[in-house]
Amino acid sequence: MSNIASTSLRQASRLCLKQSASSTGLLRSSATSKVASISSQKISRRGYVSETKKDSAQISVDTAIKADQKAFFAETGKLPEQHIMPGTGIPADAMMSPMAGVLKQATIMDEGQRPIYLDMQATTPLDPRVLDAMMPFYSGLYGNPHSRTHAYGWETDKAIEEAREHIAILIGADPKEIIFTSGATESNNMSVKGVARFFGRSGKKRHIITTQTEHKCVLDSCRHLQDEGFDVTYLPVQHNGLVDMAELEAAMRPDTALVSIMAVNNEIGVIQPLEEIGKLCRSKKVFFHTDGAQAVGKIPMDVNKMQIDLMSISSHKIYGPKGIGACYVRRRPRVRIDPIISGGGQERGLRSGTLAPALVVGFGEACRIAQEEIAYDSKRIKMLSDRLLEGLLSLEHTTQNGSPEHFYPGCVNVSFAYVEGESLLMALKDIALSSGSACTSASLEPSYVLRALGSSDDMAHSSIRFGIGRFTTEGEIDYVLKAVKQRVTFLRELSPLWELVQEGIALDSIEWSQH
Ligand SMILES: Cc1ncc(COP(=O)(O)O)c(C=O)c1O
Ligand code: FES
Repeated sequence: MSNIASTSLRQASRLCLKQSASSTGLLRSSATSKVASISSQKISRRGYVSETKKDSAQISVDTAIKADQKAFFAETGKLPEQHIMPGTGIPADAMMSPMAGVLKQATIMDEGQRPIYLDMQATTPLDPRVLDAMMPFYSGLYGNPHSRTHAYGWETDKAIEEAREHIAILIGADPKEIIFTSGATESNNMSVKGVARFFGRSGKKRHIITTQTEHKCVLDSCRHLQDEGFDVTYLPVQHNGLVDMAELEAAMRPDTALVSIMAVNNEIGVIQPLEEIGKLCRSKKVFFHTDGAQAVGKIPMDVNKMQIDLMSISSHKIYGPKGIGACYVRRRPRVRIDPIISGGGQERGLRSGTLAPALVVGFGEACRIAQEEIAYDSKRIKMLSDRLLEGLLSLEHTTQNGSPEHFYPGCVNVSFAYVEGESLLMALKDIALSSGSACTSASLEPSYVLRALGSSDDMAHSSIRFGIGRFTTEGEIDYVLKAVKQRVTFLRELSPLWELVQEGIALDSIEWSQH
């Protein structure tokens, strides 16, 4: 794709998304593609021609038509082989052709009134450019990428290898070190269990170090390893959420096989000192795995500079499709892992199973865009984050959770003292938010991450996570600030504790009687 095309498309898609976020806080995504247009009569209640249509149609074609076919196409206006698309009666090359007209429609998927979306750590909306890149693989380009005997296989295989390259570039790796998985959960399982089982077999390396604030899938993988007889150290973190390097070093033992510490925390956004951890691990000849689900594409990540041996990546956290991710597995010095899924030996024998080309291509495109726009996105998100934080912290008895210096600005976690987080979430129904992991679980336990930071149960219960992303607008932040201020004030006025605080009574001086 040319720079000009990509720049105008970027501007157009931003514009398009911004326009679709209505004054009521409605966020809808728009997408352009030939197949979306074909099916638009069926799926859209309200047709809409987007400003991105021309550029993105062109880009779909660029992605779909392989380089070796391009010359033939340029000369003849046809793809080398003529195929009728099953069920459509349309020749495959006509579907791929910019002249065919079927690409030149765009649809806004009208899903009705929706809250403002500020839950970017849970997932992100699909970038319309990503959907555009994926669509040909849901229609004409349906070959099994592992088929070696015909063009159907070759063309999807080629697209997969291009995607692998985009992912590798984003993290400074070699494409051969990228193993596709179903997402970061699988990559975390694969890394933690895989290294432990491979190196634990000899009986010499049966210890793993992780932290108490990891994602549940890392913690649970460690629990399973404990059942298999491995020893696990769950390191505490400091009050600001960061690992204490001296404690990490002290926890290392001659039988330590792996250190698994996440890059950016999904609840509080703190960024761990990855370079320091990598250096320490390398000096002790211990493998370093990091869960990069919330980091890759959002902060600069370089596996060589940071001496990372394994890294989990998720596509849907960076405006790519759900159900796809990758595991970076270092080749030099080589990291060995026991595969969790065995079978046909795909992905260097580390993860068997037929790859989903559409998902892989979408993930690759999401990484390519992230790489291209990381500086721009970071600047915008930081600006919105500063505005949000300043407004929220101007409310009395409000504090930010986690290190205010070392955190990803797109993840703002704030405690509103004397307000129950659950009640605040209910009062903010017009904004899609989360309190981290706590209120999403059936247990209603306060967040284990905030507890690990030493927060009291009360503070953990009164915390809300605000997730800002590529398509968040200033108008949305202003709306959120106004709504939060209004409703926190309202809820506090209902609270007897707040009344005592207003009267100047120190709550910790009160002796509460039990009834
Ligand atoms: C830090 C972290 N690790 C892992 C995951 C799981 O990722 P996936 O949904 O790709 O399995 C998430 C997402 O919830 C996450 O935030
Ligand atoms: S804030 Fe989640 S249970 Fe109270």
